Amino acid sequence: MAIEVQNTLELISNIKTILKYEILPIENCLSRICASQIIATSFLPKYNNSAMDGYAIIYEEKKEELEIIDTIFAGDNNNTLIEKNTCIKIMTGAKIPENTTAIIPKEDVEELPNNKIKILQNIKEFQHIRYIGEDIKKDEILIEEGEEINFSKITLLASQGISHIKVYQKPKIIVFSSGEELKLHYEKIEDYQIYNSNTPTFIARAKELGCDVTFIGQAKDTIKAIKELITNSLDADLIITSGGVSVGDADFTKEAFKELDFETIFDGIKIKPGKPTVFGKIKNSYILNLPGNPLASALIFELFGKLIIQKLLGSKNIYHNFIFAKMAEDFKTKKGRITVLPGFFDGEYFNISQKRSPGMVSTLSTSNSIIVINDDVEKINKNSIIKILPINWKFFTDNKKDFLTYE
Ligand SMILES: Nc1nc2c(c(=O)[nH]1)N[C@H]1C(S)=C(S)[C@@H](COP(=O)(O)OP(=O)(O)OC[C@H]3O[C@@H](n4cnc5c(N)ncnc54)[C@H](O)[C@@H]3O)O[C@H]1N2
Ligand code: MOO
Repeated sequence: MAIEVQNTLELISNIKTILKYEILPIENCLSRICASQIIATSFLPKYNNSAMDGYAIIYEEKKEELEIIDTIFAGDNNNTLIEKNTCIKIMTGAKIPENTTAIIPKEDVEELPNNKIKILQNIKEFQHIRYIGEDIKKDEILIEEGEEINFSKITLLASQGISHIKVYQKPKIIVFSSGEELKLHYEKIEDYQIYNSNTPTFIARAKELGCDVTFIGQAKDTIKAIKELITNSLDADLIITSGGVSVGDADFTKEAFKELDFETIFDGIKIKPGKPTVFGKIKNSYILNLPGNPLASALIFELFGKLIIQKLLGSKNIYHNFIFAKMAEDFKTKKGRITVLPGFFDGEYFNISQKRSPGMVSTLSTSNSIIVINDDVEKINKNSIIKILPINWKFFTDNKKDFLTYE
């Protein structure tokens, strides 16, 4: 029996996962999930240093002519102190003398012929000093367990001299398809046959989402053939298949599951499209059987499959986030079932795709987000505020926009 969308989300957020970890050099950790909390081992900056090329002075002496008594470069271990009516020439990033109370940029002083300087500008006490720990404090949490490693986490790790970290292993995903009418894109087809577009879609999408993906072929429409592919996949964390679950005479996937002691987590979701979605488990492998209809299966994957993958990756972010947008046009629908609608968000307005019949394949290539409308909605007015769920975002556009923020 089909279950409510909220229950589906709840069941997915509660699935038990056996997460395995490995130690990797940080350069190889992009898109991986951190498997332990990372604590800062040192202060950043490690010592008080200069933010400018210039002169370290004692603030009270700003009006005096100051003799240059030393020069400190970044990386020098120089412990000279500033003496009365003197200054020390200093480079950006260099450790400042302990008694420095201001740094004067080079361009704000007049260099006098007698190895002295005169300050030309009004200055503030403590200006241009970068203090120890103002960026990162020793022992502060840098990365939480379950956070994704991206370029900015690599910045943190490298700045601390952390070369290797513990990350979760990529979940192993196995994809296969059933449906004898389907042929792979590199096969020759007859006019009455169909290319299998779902399988390459899931392979690509699971890879994009950070999984280790294996394709093991296409089952013939017999229980035996489907069982063989499933048995061959039981080392996977997740098996993704599509098709063969509705009520047609050639829909054998469910029968095959039954014979392999499939534990059902849910069988059917009260959603449009994609109702005949099945999720369950055989031994330690989860199985997501998506509807055969290409758009239905891709949308269900975005809404639910992606969250299953977030769990299997070890991510702590296992819920959808959304962005408020405005509806581009009036929209009317039949109430009764929660509905997923693909479309395009241009930065302000969301345009529902005109092509959205569940069997279509072209829709998502021109969509960048989805909206999920409640079962009691009959109309959404133009300009009303809606919640969009991004699909796969690199947010650029082919039309030049003024992206500056004004008052
Ligand atoms: N009498 C009923 N018929 C159908 C019902 C129903 O409730 N009663 N539900 C419809 C809905 S909704 C869906 S969705 C489909 C689900 O069917 P299956 O998941 O069993 O999938 P198939 O029957 O194998 O195929 C459906 C459709 O999708 C195409 N397909 C399948 N696999 C792929 C693939 N890998 N790549 C591209 N296209 C694929 C297939 O050719 C069919 O056109 O059932 C409805 N029928
Ligand atoms: O609900 Mo089916 O999954 O429309 O395409």
